[in-house]
Formats: sequence, structure tokens, C-alpha cells
Amino acid sequence: MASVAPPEPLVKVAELPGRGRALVAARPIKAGDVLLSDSPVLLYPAILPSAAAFPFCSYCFRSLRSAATSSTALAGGGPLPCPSCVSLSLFCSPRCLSLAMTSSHPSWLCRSLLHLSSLPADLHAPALFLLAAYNLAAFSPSDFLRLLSLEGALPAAYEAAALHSFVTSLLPQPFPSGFSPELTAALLAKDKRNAFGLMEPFRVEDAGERRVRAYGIYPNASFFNHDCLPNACRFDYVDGDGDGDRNTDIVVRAIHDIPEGREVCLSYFPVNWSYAERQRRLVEDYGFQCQCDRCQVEKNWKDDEEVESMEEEEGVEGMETLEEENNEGGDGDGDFPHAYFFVRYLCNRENCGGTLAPLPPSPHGTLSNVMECNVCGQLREEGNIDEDVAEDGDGSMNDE
Ligand SMILES: C[S@@+](CC[C@H](N)C(=O)[O-])C[C@H]1O[C@@H](n2cnc3c(N)ncnc32)[C@H](O)[C@@H]1O
Repeated sequence: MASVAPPEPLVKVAELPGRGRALVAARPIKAGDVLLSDSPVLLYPAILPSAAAFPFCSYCFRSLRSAATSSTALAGGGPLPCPSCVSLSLFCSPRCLSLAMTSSHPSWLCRSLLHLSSLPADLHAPALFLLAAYNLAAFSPSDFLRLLSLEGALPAAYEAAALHSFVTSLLPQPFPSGFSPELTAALLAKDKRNAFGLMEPFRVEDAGERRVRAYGIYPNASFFNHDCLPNACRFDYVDGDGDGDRNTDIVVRAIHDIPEGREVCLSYFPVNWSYAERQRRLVEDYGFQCQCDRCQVEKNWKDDEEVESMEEEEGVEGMETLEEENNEGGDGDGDFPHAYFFVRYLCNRENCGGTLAPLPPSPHGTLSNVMECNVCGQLREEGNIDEDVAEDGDGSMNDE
């Protein structure tokens, strides 16, 4: 039987001066194209499920509320507590409980969770990461090596030292000799630079303060560099019913057309953050100063009020020029590289701040005219967005 050649990848890894490894378009990319679908090598809860506003399954990370109505959960059964750490870890089904026992939730790690409350709350997430990472070293050494191969410089020594002594006191004794303070520091650095947050469900009343449910290390998606005007964005469907164990995969889609050879970037945080907030986060957590086109323009602005007034001045006529630039794959090197981006690709839902990308093209290559928000999940027809732009006429960031 003739074999079917796998589709050519749309992105490839390249080394770029001053930016390290990056993903660039291997051929012309269309708006909505799926650039990457990636499974995590490591997942860990940001908080214990018992402390979460939306309790979740400690194995598949689905919300227990949505699991109760999904076909993956046992009919009529409530969440199953872990027999050892009881309400600290909950599972949506006997299958998840049983899989966890032989992978992410061995008895030593389970016992360790009982000691977490002795740590300050801000150290819970890094401690949960270290427990999961040390477990990965035993459970899947090849995935552990992939984690170590990711980018990341060492964080402040005191944090690593304190966490190292806490976590190693919980490891099964004697633990392998390689688990040194240096390894703990290196692991924490990989986490800080590369972890993707899987968020709790969006609610308008949270006023943009949505909490992270879990973090995942995605070895291929980790090669995406940051841009404050990204040309791709990532989606997750953790609470989705489909694809069995692959509900924690992330999918990266193109926001608009991207020419061959152009770097493909994500934004590491919501695109509506101010210049100061973006720079602070990038320096503190990612160790670089952003020099993107948008930052080059905004660094000369005095404050956020100026951002609004300048966008108001731009108006609809300016949009046409910006749209042309954008469709030509230009980097938007005019005065307002981002005004068009905001009206077109920033979700208009109150307190959302998500980015819109078209749904993937059909199997026959027909492009979709439906845009999906990567935060609240809203679907909008492109025609409606055009109407909103025409009605508002001011190109401002918010629909208010
Ligand atoms: C998730 S990694 C991205 C892949 C990374 N470049 C590598 O070589 O593996 C994040 C790190 O990439 C680098 N990086 C990301 N975006 C950048 C940008 N716009 N300019 C310079 N460096 C960037 C920073 O070192 C950042 O901490």
C-alpha cells in the first residue's frame, strides 16, 4: 500500500542573532493555519485542586464541573479523592486516578503534598513544579532531558536553595546523587522561561484576573519567541470533551498571513498590557528588553492616556493603510503599528484581553471567516468585526 507523506511542517527552528532559537515560516502561511500542536512533557498544578475556585482533576486537569457533564466521567459519580492525600488531589474518573498512580502521582509525591502548607503560598507553584520535575526524572528520563535542553538562565540563588532543601527533604531516600542545588536552580529557570499557563475558565466578573489552573512545559512550542504584536497565538481546550488524553495539548494558529522566512512569534501575555508592564515582565521573567516595532513606538509615549488619544486620532481612514501594511506581511512600521491589530485581533468582550485568530482552513484549504478568541472562546464572523470597526470609527482598544 502506498504510504502517505506527512504534511510539510509550516514552521522550522532557526537560530536568530540576539534571539536564540526561533520558529520561522518554512513556507507561506495562511491566516488560521495550524502551525503546531504540541503535547506537554510535564504538567503540574499551579495550586492544589482543593484551593482552586474551579476544582480540577489532578491527572487530566479538566474542571471537575465540566467533567461531571462530559462523557469521560463516570455517570453519576462525583470527583474521586486520592486515597492517600484525600482532598488535596481529586480525580474525575477511576481511569485518571489509576493512570496518575503510575505516573504523575506516585505515593512519595502524594505524601509530599501534605507538607506544602508549611511553605509560603507564593512558593507552592515552584515547589509543585520541582516535585513534578524530579518525578519526571524517574518516570520519563528522556522527557526530563528535553526539559533540561530548554532555554533558561539561573534564578536568584536564595529561592533555589530554600526550595531545594524543602523538596529534597520530601524525596524518597536515598535519592539519586544528581539532585543537587544546581540542578534545582537550573530546573526552576527552565520553568520560569518556558511554562505555559492553562487558565481557569473565563468569567467577566474576574475583571481580567483569571487564575492559572496548571502549568505545562511544551518542548516544541517553547521555541516561539515573543513579540508585542504577535502573528500567531495559542489555544488550549483543557475542558474539551474530545481527544481523550490530549486535552492538555496546545494549538498555535496564525493570526494573519505570514510570508515564508518571517519569524513567527507569540505574545507571552495579553496584548493589551501597557509598555511599562510588558517591559517589566520581559526583563524580570524572560531576561530581555523587547525591541519590537510596537515597543520602538511606545517607548516615546508618556503614559497610557497618550496611547488612547493617539489611537483616537488614527480613526478609520488610517485603518485602510494599516490593513494594507498588514496584508502585505509588513511589520507595521508606520506610526501606529498596532492600531489595526487592536481593532482586528483584540477580543471586544469586557475584561477578556484575548487575541482572535481565524478557525483553521477546511481540509480542502478553504479559509474560515470565523475568528476565535484564545481566552474566552468567543466566535465572531469577520464581517461583524468589519461592521464594528466602521461603527466605532475610532480604532480604540476597547468597545466601551
Ligand atoms: C520560550 S524561550 C523562546 C526560545 C528561545 N529563544 C530559545 O533559544 O530556546 C524564551 C526566551 O527566548 C528569548 N526571547 C524570546 N523572545 C525574544 C525577543 N523578542 N527578543 C530577544 N530574545 C527573546 C529570551 O531569552 C526568552 O527568555
